[in-house]
Amino acid sequence: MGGIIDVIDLTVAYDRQPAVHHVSGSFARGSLTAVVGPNGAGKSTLIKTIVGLMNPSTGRVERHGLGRRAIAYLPQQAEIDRSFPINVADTVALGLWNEIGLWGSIKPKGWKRIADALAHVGLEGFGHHPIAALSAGQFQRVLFARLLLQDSAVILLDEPFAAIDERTTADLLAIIHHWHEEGRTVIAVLHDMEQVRQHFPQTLLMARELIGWGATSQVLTDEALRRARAIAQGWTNNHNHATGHAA
Ligand SMILES: Nc1ncnc2c1ncn2[C@@H]1O[C@H](COP(=O)(O)OP(=O)(O)OP(=O)(O)O)[C@@H](O)[C@H]1O
Repeated sequence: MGGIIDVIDLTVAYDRQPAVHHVSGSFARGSLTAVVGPNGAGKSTLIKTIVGLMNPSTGRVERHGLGRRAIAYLPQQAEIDRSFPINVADTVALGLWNEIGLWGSIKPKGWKRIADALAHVGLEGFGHHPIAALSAGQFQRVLFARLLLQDSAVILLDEPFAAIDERTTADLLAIIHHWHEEGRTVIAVLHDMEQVRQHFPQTLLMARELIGWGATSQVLTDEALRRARAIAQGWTNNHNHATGHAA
């Protein structure tokens, strides 16, 4: 199909219930794409399958030889355990893991890059703070600093602005635009349609099945959003019918 990542008739299921259903399409190299759809539409499942954290039931994801290092992934904050006693600098340092390996040590140059990345996200001097003491917005900045060090060709973000304040969102959107200008491929799961219209040229709209994938202005029509909601509701009703739960 000719993208940097191609999704080919992809179905991914939990306990035989498909969360992603026969989705096909391509992420063009250097594209900036929002993945949108109602709750339970399969967005996170699609992202995890692209990263390689979940396996397709049928179909496949073609990564064209991109190695682990080439794909960076930011999970939803809710999936990250912040009780671990680690400080900000060491968290960002994990972004160098691909370069230095498990047992390698970070050279002064590496620590300088970590400090620079923290300054870039507006957290200069925060290196020694424990991550448990940060606000949600500050922690998201730390995770973006880590992505900066990872230096990956493809960056996947799962709801990067959920429960994040406006100021932080604006700063992190600027970093996403910068990645786009550098020619990286960025894919983000988002819920705010205005934000998508303003900042994301491409949109993938799904309700387990694909509703639309292309230029945001063409995909995000009222009609398509209504269709996505109706189809998602249909899946829920079917599931409840099959399991005997009330809708
Ligand atoms: N670990 C799991 N085990 C069983 N079912 C799951 C699991 N994770 C997700 N699902 C189901 O798969 C479907 C798709 O979930 P997914 O998280 O991919 O959707 P989403 O579009 O990211 O939703 P949201 O916008 O609410 O985050 C949902 O019906 C969900 O309940």
